[in-house]
Amino acid sequence: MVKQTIQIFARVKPTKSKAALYHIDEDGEGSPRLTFNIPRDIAEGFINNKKENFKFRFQKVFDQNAQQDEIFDNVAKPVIDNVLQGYNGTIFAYGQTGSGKTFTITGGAERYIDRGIIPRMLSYIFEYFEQNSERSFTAHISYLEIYNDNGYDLLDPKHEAAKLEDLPKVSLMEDSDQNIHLKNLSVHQAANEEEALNLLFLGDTNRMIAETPMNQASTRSHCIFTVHLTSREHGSATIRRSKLHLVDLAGSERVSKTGVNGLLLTEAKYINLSLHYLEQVITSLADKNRQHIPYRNSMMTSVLRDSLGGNCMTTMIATCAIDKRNIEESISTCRFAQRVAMIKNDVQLNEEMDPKLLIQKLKAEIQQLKEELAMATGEQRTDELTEEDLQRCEAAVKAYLADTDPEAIISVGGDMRKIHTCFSIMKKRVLERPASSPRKAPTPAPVIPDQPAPDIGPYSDTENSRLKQLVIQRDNEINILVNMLKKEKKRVKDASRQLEKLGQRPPSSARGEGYSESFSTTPDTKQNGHSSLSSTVGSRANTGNSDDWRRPPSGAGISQEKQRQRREHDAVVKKKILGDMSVGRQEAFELFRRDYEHNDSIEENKQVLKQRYAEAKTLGEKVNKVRHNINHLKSQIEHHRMAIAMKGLSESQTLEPDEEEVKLRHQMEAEKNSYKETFNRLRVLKTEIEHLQHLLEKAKVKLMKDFELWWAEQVALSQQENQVPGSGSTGTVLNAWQTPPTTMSKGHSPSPASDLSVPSGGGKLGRVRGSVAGSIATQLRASNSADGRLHDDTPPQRSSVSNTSTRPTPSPQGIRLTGDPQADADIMAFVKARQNIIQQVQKR
Ligand SMILES: Nc1ncnc2c1ncn2[C@@H]1O[C@H](COP(=O)(O)OP(=O)(O)OP(=O)(O)O)[C@@H](O)[C@H]1O
Repeated sequence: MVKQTIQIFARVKPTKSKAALYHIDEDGEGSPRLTFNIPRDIAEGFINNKKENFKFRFQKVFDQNAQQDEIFDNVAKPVIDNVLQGYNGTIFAYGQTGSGKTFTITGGAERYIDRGIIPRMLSYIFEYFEQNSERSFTAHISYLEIYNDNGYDLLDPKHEAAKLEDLPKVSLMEDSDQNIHLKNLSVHQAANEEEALNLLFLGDTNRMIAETPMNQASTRSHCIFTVHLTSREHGSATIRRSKLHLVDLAGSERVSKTGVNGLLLTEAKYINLSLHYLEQVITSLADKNRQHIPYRNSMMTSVLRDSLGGNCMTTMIATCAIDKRNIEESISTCRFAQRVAMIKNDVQLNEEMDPKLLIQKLKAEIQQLKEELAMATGEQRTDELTEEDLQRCEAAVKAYLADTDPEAIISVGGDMRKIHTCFSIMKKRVLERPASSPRKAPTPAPVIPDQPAPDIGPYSDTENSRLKQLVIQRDNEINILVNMLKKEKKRVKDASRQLEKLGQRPPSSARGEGYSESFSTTPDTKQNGHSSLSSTVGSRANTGNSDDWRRPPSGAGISQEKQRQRREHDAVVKKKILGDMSVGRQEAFELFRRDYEHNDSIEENKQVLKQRYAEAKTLGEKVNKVRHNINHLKSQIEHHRMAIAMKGLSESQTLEPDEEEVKLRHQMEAEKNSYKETFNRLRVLKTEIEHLQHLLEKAKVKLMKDFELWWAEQVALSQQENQVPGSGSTGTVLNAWQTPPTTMSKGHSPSPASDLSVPSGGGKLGRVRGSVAGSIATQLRASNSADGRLHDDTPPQRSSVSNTSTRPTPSPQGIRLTGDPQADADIMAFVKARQNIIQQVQKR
């Protein structure tokens, strides 16, 4: 058992703020240190008017420009390496909302390069499995979300979760040894990286779909992605089992600061409570005199029990946002990290015997002990041997007789029954042997002068006739071979003549050997898997369908069946989120989508995906070409060798490879290297394509969710308007969207309902809604006033407006959207233009 303290790292989230409120340096002992420099004004306002510098020591501090691969190499790899050896590991991210926990653990939602620890870890472990074939590995995956102290299974295969409560609920169970078990949490085997990534994507999608305005999952819940590994050396009965938890905790900000109320407050309390319990556990663990560690207070601490003070190598990443308003929370995060760093875990290798093999081994041991006991006490067993025992004796005798070693022994233990059985088997064999007939004197062989007479022993008649038969057989074989060679020689001659006619150089006469050896490692032994990859990539790229990002191409290496499943899944997700959209709502959706704040990154990803498809197509073609070249060279070498063999028959040449063959072999070696290299690049590209597709799918789900939230807000607003006596619908609309944005600046939160987001950093929901909503709302409301059809969820608006000064020109009643996108766009543009004129008039 090894004692190891929890490792702590800090990561500073990039900020646009120029104020240098922190710096990174080393303390007197050379340990990396993060220092917050608080100007007095903030210090007085928030923290402690006496102190201006807060210093925290970490294993390493990652500054704003740290890339995801750097985090992976420094933070995650050491833990994963240990997990692969059979130790448990946990990596958890702690920090306030928006400080980059999800970005670090799972990855950014926009770029492939931003993928986080989980997808990188999956690539890493499956590559490790491939490279360490002396052990066999299996990986199982589970993905748990804890929200309001309830657990939910994110890998629900039914894909039908519309809200968190639809997901299977996971509960805690404790066995008599006080081990925690998670009831109802599904665990899925992943045979390769692709399957594992699909599980991650499924969990992420479920996580996103299950978000509701009241539950922005990643902000208000804890997520634990776990890989369960088992490994065994081939032929060994010892199994190693280890677990790796990757934990994305809920935002750590304090309730008082979040300014939430109602249901949100309840949630915030739960979150704070569970983080508070986490803190309690950590404080208790750090206190040497504490007997009781309050793990059971919350589900999260119960699940992470081993990771905190137990049998686990644990690492924490403290994520810090360092702009002015977040500095206080970042200091609390670092304080928390310092306490965590005091915890010592007892780490041990999780090795055990395979239960089945263990039972077998114990049975054999019992048997042996019984026999030894019988020998020692002189009490011989008299019961019959079992069929299995008899077979074992039979096999032992057979092996003994077959062993040419004169020292060989037969070992059946001390059981006299078995010893007797072995003797009787041997006796039976001796008696069964045909009595050998007296050997006749051999016919003397003709003596060749100057040669010693061959030492021919006496042979029986039967043996003589057998040998004669053999000679005849061999004669026949030789004749056949000579005929074949003649035919081949003729073919080569014909071919040479033809080549000469065509002006090409006939294959030179030389010979070589060992080509079959060199082919044993040619890539086309793996041809099946490879060609399917390259050809699928090619065909996918040919379809070139990636323009329509709403139906992202399913891509390289993905079977049609999988594509179909994906489409079905998409349809279910869309239906769950948007239901059966009315025409008006669909139009609103289209508008919302057009001006969506994340459109740039979506477009960018579409472009990157397109490029990757093109690259994959080129690489796929190259792989096919190189494979073709290899096959061609292979047959060239074969023919060449055949020709040499023909010549060799008549001219008795040496077996050394000639210049021509050496040249061909070199060429083939180069092609094989090129094949391997191209194929590896294609494989990496395939992972990237899959990831990009997932990002696009995620963006799609997010767009739909954002639209749904925005739509709900619009409905709520309209209802409010209609409840205000004397308020004209259009007039109220204009009040609500007093300054309808003309440009779509990100981060503008147009509606009061967006206060649902946590102020510090905005939370997921805060980030979700941009001013796009405002802009579209304006357009839609304008068009609503023009066309009541858009109000499918909203109660009809009043036509009479009390405040005539704010009332626009009466809506052009009777204008209907046509269904023709161009005509509809014109109508909308007209309505919008009119709205603008009204606003200008109002301003004057
Ligand atoms: N190191 C970083 N580099 C670039 N972008 C980042 C980084 N860290 C965070 N972000 C971005 O900041 C935003 C918030 O990050 P993220 O969602 O990871 O925060 P979080 O701590 O998980 O918040 P929550 O508690 O709400 O889940 C995201 O848009 C993310 O892409």
